Amino acid sequence: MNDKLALRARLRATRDGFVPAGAIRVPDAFAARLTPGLIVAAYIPIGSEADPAPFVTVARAARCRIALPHVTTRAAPIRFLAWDDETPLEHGPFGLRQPAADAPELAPAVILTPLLGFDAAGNRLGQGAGHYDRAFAAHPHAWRIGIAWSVQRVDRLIPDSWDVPLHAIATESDWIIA
Ligand SMILES: Nc1nc2c(c(=O)[nH]1)N(C=O)[C@@H](CNc1ccc(C(=O)N[C@@H](CCC(=O)O)C(=O)O)cc1)CN2
Ligand SMILES: Nc1ncnc2c1ncn2[C@@H]1O[C@H](COP(=O)(O)OP(=O)(O)OP(=O)(O)O)[C@@H](O)[C@H]1O
Repeated sequence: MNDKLALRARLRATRDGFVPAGAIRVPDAFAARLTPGLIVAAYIPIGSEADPAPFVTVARAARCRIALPHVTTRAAPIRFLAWDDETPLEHGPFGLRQPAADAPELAPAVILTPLLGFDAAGNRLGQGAGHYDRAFAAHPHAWRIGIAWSVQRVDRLIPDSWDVPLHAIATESDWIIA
């Protein structure tokens, strides 16, 4: 546990200090999967997180529906709520911007996932609240894509029993299939 805390601190510092050469690249493999009405969960970045906005642009152009995570507390599971791009977002905990609590709840087919660290096998280190671990368990058939800067890659993360690996990770330089 202490190891995870130290690794989170180190990866946050690395991410804060990174000056990306460009935005996260959207691979052809992503666009190829999109169909009208498909539900794609994105997120609004906080701090130095990589921004999935290029994926959202491609998904909206393919007439997908976009959802965003809605958080109430650290302990409560997140829900994915519709984001139509016209209704203003509200301020939530942890400096997050999110849809109003009464926006329609959607079951995502694709989950664009924020993270602190990842490895080539798709293991992921998150904020430590288990929000995405629980979301992956609740939506086991979703396509789990990590969105990250290349410097967030580590050699190997030791997964916990509840960890569900990512299928792929997109960075500013690579598309890594786990
Ligand atoms: N942009 C974004 N949205 C997200 C997440 C995320 O990691 N990033 N989440 C992922 O689960 C969920 C929110 N859960 C969170 C749980 C804990 C903390 C947290 O402890 N934040 C630190 C500071 C983080 C930073 O600066 O990078 C803090 O408040 O001290 C943040 C979000 C859903 N939405
Ligand atoms: N499917 C689940 N159901 C209930 N609790 C879970 C589940 N998955 C993980 N948790 C709990 O979430 C907590 C945090 O897990 P962990 O440290 O792996 O978070 P993380 O993967 O780094 O962060 P996150 O998923 O929030 O981005 C753990 O205490 C774990 O017991």
